Amino acid sequence: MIPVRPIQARERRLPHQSFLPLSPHVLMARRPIVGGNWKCNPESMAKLDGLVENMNACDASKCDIYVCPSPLHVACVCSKVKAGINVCPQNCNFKGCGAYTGEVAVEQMKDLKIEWVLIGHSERREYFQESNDLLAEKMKLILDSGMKCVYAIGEKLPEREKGLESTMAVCIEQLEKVKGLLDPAKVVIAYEPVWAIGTGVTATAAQAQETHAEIRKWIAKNVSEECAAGIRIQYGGSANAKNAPELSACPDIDGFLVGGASLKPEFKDIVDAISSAKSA
Ligand SMILES: O=C(CO)COP(=O)(O)O
Repeated sequence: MIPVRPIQARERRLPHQSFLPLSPHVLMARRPIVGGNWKCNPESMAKLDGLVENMNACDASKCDIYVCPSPLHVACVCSKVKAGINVCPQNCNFKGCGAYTGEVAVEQMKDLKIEWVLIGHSERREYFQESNDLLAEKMKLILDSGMKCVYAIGEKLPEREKGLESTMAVCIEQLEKVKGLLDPAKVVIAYEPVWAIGTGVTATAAQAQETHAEIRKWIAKNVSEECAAGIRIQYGGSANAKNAPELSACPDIDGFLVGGASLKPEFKDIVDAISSAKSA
């Protein structure tokens, strides 16, 4: 089912900056979604409990929340998170179980009642040479197995410096091969400009909003208006408790994929920021 929240009559009259008309057909509010990507952290089991505590402190009543632990910690975190916090591995094998040394298969995730998988993170693309073809294969496998997928995209600094057109050229290239798989009920896009990841340099709210709106526009044209209106797009890249309120106020930002700040208690404040912005 597409995650929707009821539309208040008042919302229909708000000046909406999104390019899409608020026709009854697309009048579907997107439930906020925030993920915490712990990457290859923490270094010890002893520190895991503190991070799980940060997650369990979050209010999941108005927001979907997921956490991406490192593969070794996934099963343990599954047993420790409260109801409403989803565990979302950071990657999956491109095939099922079998002779794939070092990999984790979607069947093994499903066996742990895991529903979400993150793929396409820029660190996977950069350090592990994951191509758009491979990622399309992974997404198909995830969706075919009945699971849901967070798909990360984003440009590097030289492309951003050249402007929106070259930024979008990268995003489009990363979306092209999966466009036939995009489904608001099953896929979330995480727009993470690489230059903003782990740098402390966040995209401005205007930059993030403009890019999210362009991504939605491209989906409207190349998939469908319904898909564009319903699909959730998270922002990632030095998101924190301080910048989350302003970013949350942007109409096309539906949540965050958080790295560094997901290792801190402030993760909860990011969840609160988007939850209150979208239910205001
Ligand atoms: O890569 C990210 C989340 O996947 C973002 O990382 P930071 O929040 O540390 O910039």
